[in-house]
Amino acid sequence: SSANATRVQALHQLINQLNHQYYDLDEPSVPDAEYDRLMRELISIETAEPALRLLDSPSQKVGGQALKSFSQVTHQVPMLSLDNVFSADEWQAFAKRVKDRLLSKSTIKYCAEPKLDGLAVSLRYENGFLVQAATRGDGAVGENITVNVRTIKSIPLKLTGDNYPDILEVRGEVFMPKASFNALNASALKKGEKTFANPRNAAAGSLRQLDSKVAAKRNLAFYVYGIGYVEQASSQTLGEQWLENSHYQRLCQLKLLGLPMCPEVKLLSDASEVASFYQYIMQERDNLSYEIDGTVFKVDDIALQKKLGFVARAPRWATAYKFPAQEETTQ
Ligand SMILES: NC(=O)n1nc(-c2ccco2)nc1N
Repeated sequence: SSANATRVQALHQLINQLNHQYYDLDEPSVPDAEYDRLMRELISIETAEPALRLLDSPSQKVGGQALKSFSQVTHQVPMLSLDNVFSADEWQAFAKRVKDRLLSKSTIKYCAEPKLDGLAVSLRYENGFLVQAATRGDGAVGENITVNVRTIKSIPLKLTGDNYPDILEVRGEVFMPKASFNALNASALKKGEKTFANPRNAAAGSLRQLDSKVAAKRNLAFYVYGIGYVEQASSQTLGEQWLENSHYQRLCQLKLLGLPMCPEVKLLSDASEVASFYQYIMQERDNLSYEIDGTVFKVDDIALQKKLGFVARAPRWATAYKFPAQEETTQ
């Protein structure tokens, strides 16, 4: 009924505002009982009239029916895993290979990011709505964990504004903040339930819950760190930021769409700043609200990434041994 449709809109606004007050400002403005009453009213209208249950309804954040198993998702753009370096020398060797491969004379800008110790996931937004979330899996095929990811408070069910492509896949890390991890283990101990060894296991265990109501209570968080598949109708015009040839600028664009971005991410003007960023993050590590296991440095220029990406995809086990270039025969 139109009365229900109007009421649903009012409840969306009210509950979203209360969520903002509670989760972002940490200053709840109504007692939990009042919040629960509003949520129950919204869920009952949506149950009575499923057409009124919108993809970005706040009711979707509290989880729904438990699943029996997760379906599989094939990543249109494979989810890469990262090679590691463990010393300044190994870093130098990496940076040298990059420079040599790019035959570049100019300095190469790097985007520096803390390496979050959680679970890599891919989020798929269609017309701005979160329609699918999947684990990395083996990089090509992952598990469909959409119902659990939708309960993560910092992940928008609907992107902000309209400056986004028809289809946008983003990659990022789902993690459990240290405080949530300590609280979860403390309460598990009290209830004689199993505790988790570390926040990474706790995040993985929470995302693998077949009952999304359990996942909804795990206070998981998310930071975006990359882009996967993008598709846009040629007619649609996107803001210039989407055409930016900079990984860092694209992350900032994703932040404008409502996707959380790690506040420590920094654009370095050249490789000489890498060591100081690495030292800075190492000394800050214990003060961060989330666990990390290092730092990540990415060539910021997208065009250069594509070039390097090509070489990286070449088999490491084979090489062509070519004859010297022949003089062009003049016909
Ligand atoms: N774990 C983490 O924080 N990651 N992981 C990547 C990544 C993985 C593949 C490409 O980029 N980037 C960041 N910040």
